Amino acid sequence: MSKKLDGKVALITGSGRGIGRAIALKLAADGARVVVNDLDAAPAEDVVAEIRAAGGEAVACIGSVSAPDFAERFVGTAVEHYKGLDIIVNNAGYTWDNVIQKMTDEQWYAMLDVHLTAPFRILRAALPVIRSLVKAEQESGVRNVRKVVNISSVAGLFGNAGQTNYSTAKAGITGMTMTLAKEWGRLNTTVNCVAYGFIKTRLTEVSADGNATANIEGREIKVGVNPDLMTSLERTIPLGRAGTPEEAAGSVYMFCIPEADYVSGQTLLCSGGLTGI
Ligand SMILES: NC(=O)c1ccc[n+]([C@@H]2O[C@H](COP(=O)([O-])OP(=O)(O)OC[C@H]3O[C@@H](n4cnc5c(N)ncnc54)[C@H](O)[C@@H]3O)[C@@H](O)[C@H]2O)c1
Ligand SMILES: CC(C)C1=CC=C(C(=O)O)[C@@H](O)[C@H]1O
Repeated sequence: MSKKLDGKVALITGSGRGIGRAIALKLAADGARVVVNDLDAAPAEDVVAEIRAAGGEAVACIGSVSAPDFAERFVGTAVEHYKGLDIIVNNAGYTWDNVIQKMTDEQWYAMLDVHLTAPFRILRAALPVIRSLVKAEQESGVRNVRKVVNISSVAGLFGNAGQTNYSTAKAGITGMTMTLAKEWGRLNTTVNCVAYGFIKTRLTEVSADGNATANIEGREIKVGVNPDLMTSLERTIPLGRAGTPEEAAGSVYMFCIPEADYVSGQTLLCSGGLTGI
């Protein structure tokens, strides 16, 4: 039986864990060939192995999306391995919080780099490839709608105390989404965004004392939310709980399937009904 994403080539940043991993598995299960990226090699290779074990196709492209040469390498991996590029999901990211008076320039730029500059560079690097693929498709009468899905947050839509850097970057990606939807319509490419509320991943998972850290790009960054805060946050969500990575992946999938071919420039809130924080 044919699948909705059969043969599509999907590039997903930060897909070694959490939401990105769930997106990679979901798109691959529906026939997409996936370029799995992560900073950390081991989880990325595990996702590739999981996709292959299920009969799908995937290849890893390890490294930080913030590295200046990353975008060309990422797009090049798709072209080299699969000779195509149909879906790009700009998902990689993390939070590095502080109130503005304590926030360093390093913290500020780290968030802009990973959530805003990296998607910009990836999409800029993808453009010539997409243009030549579209030209060939038009010449042979093939209709193909490409998809870009960027990832934002309730923090980008409504603000969140302690996240000036992150919320600014996540608000910025919604602007990039609307502008590229206008620039890339002529390339038969839709550009949309999913803004998440609270999804249970390493970023938000309950940490017993609220002091868990992860090594991200060589820095020990605080991750997780303390249990009391998580309980009170969950009470504010109309559905009464945080979402799962699989539920989060569903919203990205919705933009990728043919039923959404005429939807572009939109930001979809995937938050269990939460409409502010
Ligand atoms: N979890 C939530 O509640 C939530 C809410 C709103 C938005 N988001 C966004 O969703 C996206 C995914 O987050 P998650 O919750 O799955 O987090 P996660 O920590 O579980 O997974 C993120 C993955 O991205 C990778 N990554 C981080 N920086 C990277 C870099 N510079 N280059 C390549 N890979 C990098 C990490 O190694 C990790 O594997 C992020 O953009 C995040 O801001 C998450
Ligand atoms: C409020 C806190 C738990 C929070 C808000 C927004 C997030 C996001 O990723 O968009 C979370 O990581 C978290 O910091």
